[in-house]
Amino acid sequence: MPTIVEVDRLTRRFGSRRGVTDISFDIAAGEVFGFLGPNGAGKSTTIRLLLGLYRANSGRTTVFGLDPVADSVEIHRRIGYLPGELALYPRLTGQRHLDGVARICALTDYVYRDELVERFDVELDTPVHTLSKGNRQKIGLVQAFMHKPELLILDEPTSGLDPLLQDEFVRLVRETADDGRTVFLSSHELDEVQRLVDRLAIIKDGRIVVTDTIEHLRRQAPRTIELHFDHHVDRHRFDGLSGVRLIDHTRGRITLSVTAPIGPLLRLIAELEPIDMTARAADLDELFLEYYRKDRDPEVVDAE
Ligand SMILES: Nc1ncnc2c1ncn2[C@@H]1O[C@H](COP(=O)(O)OP(=O)(O)OP(=O)(O)O)[C@@H](O)[C@H]1O
Repeated sequence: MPTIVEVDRLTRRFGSRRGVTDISFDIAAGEVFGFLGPNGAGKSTTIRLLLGLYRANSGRTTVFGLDPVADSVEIHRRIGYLPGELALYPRLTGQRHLDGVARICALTDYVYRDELVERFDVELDTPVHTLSKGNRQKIGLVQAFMHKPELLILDEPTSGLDPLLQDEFVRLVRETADDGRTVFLSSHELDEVQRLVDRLAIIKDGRIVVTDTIEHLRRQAPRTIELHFDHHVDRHRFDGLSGVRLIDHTRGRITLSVTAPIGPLLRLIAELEPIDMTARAADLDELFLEYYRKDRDPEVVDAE
C-alpha cells in the first residue's frame, strides 16, 4: 500500500512552549488511523503541520509525497478537513456553505453530497447561527466528505453528534476506507477510536508514546479475573506469577488483572479450587488510561 502521510521526527515549538516533539508515524492508503491524546497533547498542532498551516522547527512530513507548505494548494484539493473548531459564517445557511465548498472543489456530481445531507439529516435552510452545535457539526462533516477526497483529516469529528448519528458516522468512515481512501482521525474519545480505527498513535505531552494496531493493543490489554472461594486463600499465592497483578482482595473474593498468557494462572486457580470464576474481556480503556497517566511533562520547556 502506498504511504499517504509520512511524519518523520517532526518538532514544532511555540517559543518556550512545547507543541510537538520528535513525532514520527506513517499512514498507508486505505487505513483508518487514530490519533489519540488528552487535551493539549499536540493533536491539533500535528494536523496544522500536515495542512501546511505551521512550519516545523525540524523533521520532515509529506502528504501524498508532497510538501505541506510548498504544495499546499495541490494537497488541499485532495483532502477533506473537518477542524476541531468549525468556523462557519453565522448568517449564511448550510446550503450556502455547501455550495461554496462545492465551487472550491469544482464539484460536478452532487449525488453523493445529497445522499450525505439526507443520511445526516442536515438542516440546510436556516442561518447556521441558529443551529445547535451538533447540527453545525453535520454541515462540517458533509463539507469534508462530499467530494470523496483521497484523505480525510478529521479533528474530533463526532463532537456534538447524538448516538444514532455517531453510528452513521462510523458507517461513513468504514465505507470511505472500503473505497480505498484514507482517514486520519484525531480524538480524545477512547470509545470512538476503538470502534473506528485500524491503527493508532497515542500522543501525550507533545510526544508519541505508542503506535500500534488496535488488535495488538487489545491482546496486550489487561483482562480482569474474579475468583470466589468458600475457604481462605492466601492472596500471596499469586505473587511471582508474571503478568498477574492482585487488584482487590476481600473475604472470599480475589480480583486479578492479567496481561500475560493465561496458562500458568489457570493451573494455579485449579489448585486453589474456587467455587466460581468470572473473566472480563480485555479492557482497552484501562490500557489507554495507563498511557495517559504516565507522568506528565511540564507545559513549558527550555527553548533551545
Ligand atoms: N499557537 C500556539 N501558541 C502557543 N502555544 C501553542 C499554540 N498552539 C499549540 N500550542 C501549544 O502546544 C500544545 C499542544 O496543543 P494542541 O492544540 O496541539 O493540543 P490538542 O491535543 O489538539 O488539544 P485539545 O484536545 O485540547 O484540542 C498546547 O498545550 C500549547 O502549549
